[in-house]
Amino acid sequence: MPTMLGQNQYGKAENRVVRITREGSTHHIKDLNVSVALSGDMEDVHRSGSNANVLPTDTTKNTVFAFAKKYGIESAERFGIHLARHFVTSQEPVHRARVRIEEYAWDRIATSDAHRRERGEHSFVRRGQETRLAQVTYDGERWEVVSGLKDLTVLNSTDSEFHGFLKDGYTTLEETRDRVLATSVTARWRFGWTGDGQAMPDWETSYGRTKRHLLRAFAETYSLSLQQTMYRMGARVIEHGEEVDEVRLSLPNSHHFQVDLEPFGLDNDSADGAVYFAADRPYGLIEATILRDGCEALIPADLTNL
Ligand SMILES: O=c1[nH]c(=O)c2[nH]c(=O)[nH]c2[nH]1
Repeated sequence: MPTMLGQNQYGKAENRVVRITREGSTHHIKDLNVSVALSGDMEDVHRSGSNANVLPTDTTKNTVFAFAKKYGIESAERFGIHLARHFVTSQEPVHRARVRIEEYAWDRIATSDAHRRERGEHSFVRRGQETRLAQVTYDGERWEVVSGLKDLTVLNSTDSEFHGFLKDGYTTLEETRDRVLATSVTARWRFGWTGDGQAMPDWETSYGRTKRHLLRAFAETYSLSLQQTMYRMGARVIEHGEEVDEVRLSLPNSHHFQVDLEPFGLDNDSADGAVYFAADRPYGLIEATILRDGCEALIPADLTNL
């Protein structure tokens, strides 16, 4: 049966590119998800398998990261224009390039004046609301209230190290004195209030305060591991909220890999901003319960069961 090739396109989809620029100790972040689709003289690769007209999707990925370094990301549109023009004008068989971009906005986490003065501004929370959670249980005598949140995405562009860890024959991770630390906070906290004539907490005030302390502890802890940062987050909630007895935290370590752009003659360590590949999986998953002294752990370890 005679057949015809209809519309076709190809390229690397969902390149998660993060560019961090540094003005002294004030950092700025651009966070994009870039998908490239090329089309043109592609009869042969579909019909005979000849790749003579095929610029590899891997190359389109490298180009996205290299251009982020080379031209910066002033706006998603301008970045897309640079890329699309490059593919169409540099490769004769490529006649059309479509570049789709999602941009994620980040706001600064408010830190103390002293922290800002001494450490600068390098902590961000992704724009868009987290989801607030509440679970209330009553058995006719006692109340148990557990509040929480999920999808609170945060990032520190410096003041994070990871070294001195165990090494065995399978360890390849390099020690680092300066890395990006990013996570999406899932948290539950249990109130000491059980009824019994105790004054009921002001749930609204408590939620706002707890979220603020989670953010502040993330931003203001000079981190030697995500475990240490996590413990400070839980401890700070308990220290500043007398109504909370227990905090359970589940924190994915959202790895940001600094891209090696040496093969393209670009120094990705230079002062004018570094480009990272934000991997979505696999991720480290760091979890713990932090308790007020003498209190019992009642929040289940597996938060999917809550
Ligand atoms: O903060 C971290 N904690 C770890 O346990 C760990 N493991 C790893 O590979 N990277 C990191 N980072």
